[in-house]
Amino acid sequence: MAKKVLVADKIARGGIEALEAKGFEVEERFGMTPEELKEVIGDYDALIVRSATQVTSDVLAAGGKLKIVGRAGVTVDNIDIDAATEAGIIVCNAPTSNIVSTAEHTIALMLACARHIPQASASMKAGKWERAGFIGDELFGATLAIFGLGRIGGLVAERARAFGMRLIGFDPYCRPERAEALGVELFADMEDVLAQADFITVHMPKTPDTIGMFGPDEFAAMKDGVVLVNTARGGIYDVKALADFVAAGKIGAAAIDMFEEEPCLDSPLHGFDNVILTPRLAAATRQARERASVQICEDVASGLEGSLVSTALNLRPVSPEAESQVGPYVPTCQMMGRILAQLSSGLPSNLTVTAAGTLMGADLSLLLAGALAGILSYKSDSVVTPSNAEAIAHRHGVNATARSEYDAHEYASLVTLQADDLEVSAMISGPASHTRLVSLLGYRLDIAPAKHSLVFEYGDEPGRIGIIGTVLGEAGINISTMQIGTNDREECALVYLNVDREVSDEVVAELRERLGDVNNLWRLKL
Ligand SMILES: NC(=O)c1ccc[n+]([C@@H]2O[C@H](COP(=O)([O-])OP(=O)(O)OC[C@H]3O[C@@H](n4cnc5c(N)ncnc54)[C@H](O)[C@@H]3O)[C@@H](O)[C@H]2O)c1
Ligand SMILES: O=C(O)[C@H](O)COP(=O)(O)O
Repeated sequence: MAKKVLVADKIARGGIEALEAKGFEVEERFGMTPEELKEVIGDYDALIVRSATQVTSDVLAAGGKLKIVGRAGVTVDNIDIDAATEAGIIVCNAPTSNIVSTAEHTIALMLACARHIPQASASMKAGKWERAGFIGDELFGATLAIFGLGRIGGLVAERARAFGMRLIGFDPYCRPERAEALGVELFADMEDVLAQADFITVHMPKTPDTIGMFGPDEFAAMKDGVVLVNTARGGIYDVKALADFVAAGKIGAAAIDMFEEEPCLDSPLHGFDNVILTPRLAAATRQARERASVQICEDVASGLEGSLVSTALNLRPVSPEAESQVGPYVPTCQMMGRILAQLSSGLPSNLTVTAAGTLMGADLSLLLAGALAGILSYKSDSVVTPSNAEAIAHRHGVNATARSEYDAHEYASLVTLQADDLEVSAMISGPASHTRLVSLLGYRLDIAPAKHSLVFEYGDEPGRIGIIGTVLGEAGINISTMQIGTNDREECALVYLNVDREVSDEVVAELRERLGDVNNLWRLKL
């Protein structure tokens, strides 16, 4: 059955079409309250939201098969990330989707403030022709202070430099080399920055340090007539104090795009002509919406397919190098984990992941998490994903380790999972990164596992394959691929059969009876 994705806030079509092309069933239902969402979320494998839908702990607890929540944008205040982590649900966002739009909106607000554009437009529309009252200031030569020199702060710096502004900045976590490359003179003391700036813009996250970071003392320390812009988060400027300093004429103009409570229909700033308010529009461009939709839908698809989610917020961060080196093997490890789980009766006491060849020296923690997620998804009643697999394994007393070695035999790279005395190895081949099992329980193989398989281990005698073919044929089951595994002992054989559908208990019983002394017969579902 196709996996189901619920889109609870409107996103651009691009991502939705990509999800549908991959075979996911996408439903769009907007404007739900947390109670309404709680009622329906149990039907879905993934949820995509923007900032309007509240993804509360209750909603997450009701998401019985929910694997991933995607935020088609940057801020995730509306998602209870701790509750998601506890429930093994991945939360991801699209952190770069709207940074250019936000930087451009910041510059637009600075220019609108400096040249009184909204006020002049309103005056003309009121039937007036006033020019003297709207004399503005150039950005050229003015000093811009940027608080927060991350992604958006950096883009604002690049754009402001093109206007010929002098750039100063405050960001305790910014490396001096980055500030230098951006052409920003970095100061360690906020006071020094406040005293010099003609324009101030903030691009910081909302943290205990940044909430209320600009209050009466900071406004008093600024130059007379300063222009303030906030496209970052509500609450960084103390709005009440800001209104007082605007009223007193100390602050020349302000432009605010994000508010502590949204929608913001009234505030102490609403009455001022020289304050521009935009209703969270910094990211609202067609390009950013399209990017956010495509990026988040790609990540949601990866999460549902068991691959790495590079923008996951509740997984440990993965470097691009680690992602490109081991990323393709994460679903492989999950799949091998699922195979071992179905070959054994209980949870292993020890699990070792060994990565060889080109994987030598790589960060293997992702492979370990993938392998554990595969095993535990069959053996634990918790929802298991690579994000919570290690914690759940620890709780179940599984001792899991990963190691790498040079020798990958005849392969470029190879991963082996050993769960107590059961072992499986796989490699990845071809541009589509197909997994091929190359050994199972000590038998050499070369087969791409399918969704449904049967694995037999029996004394190697002629005629047995014929019996299997006959029984399956009589049951109307098609064999799509078959491999006979060999080992050096020769007295036993392992047969791995991919079949086109689930094999019933009756057919398995019939196979056992007709084959006689079968050592093992496993039915696998991947
Ligand atoms: N208006 C919108 O629609 C919109 C859209 C996207 C992002 N945003 C917001 O913009 C802000 C910046 O986003 P980003 O992608 O550039 O984030 P980022 O993480 O790339 O950069 C944030 C920067 O702030 C710095 N910082 C952290 N604490 C600080 C402090 N106390 N003082 C000074 N600097 C501090 C960090 O070192 C970092 O360099 C975020 O708050 C984000 O939520 C708003
Ligand atoms: O946080 C963001 O990404 C922007 O503010 C956009 O929010 P929105 O998706 O609710 O418009």
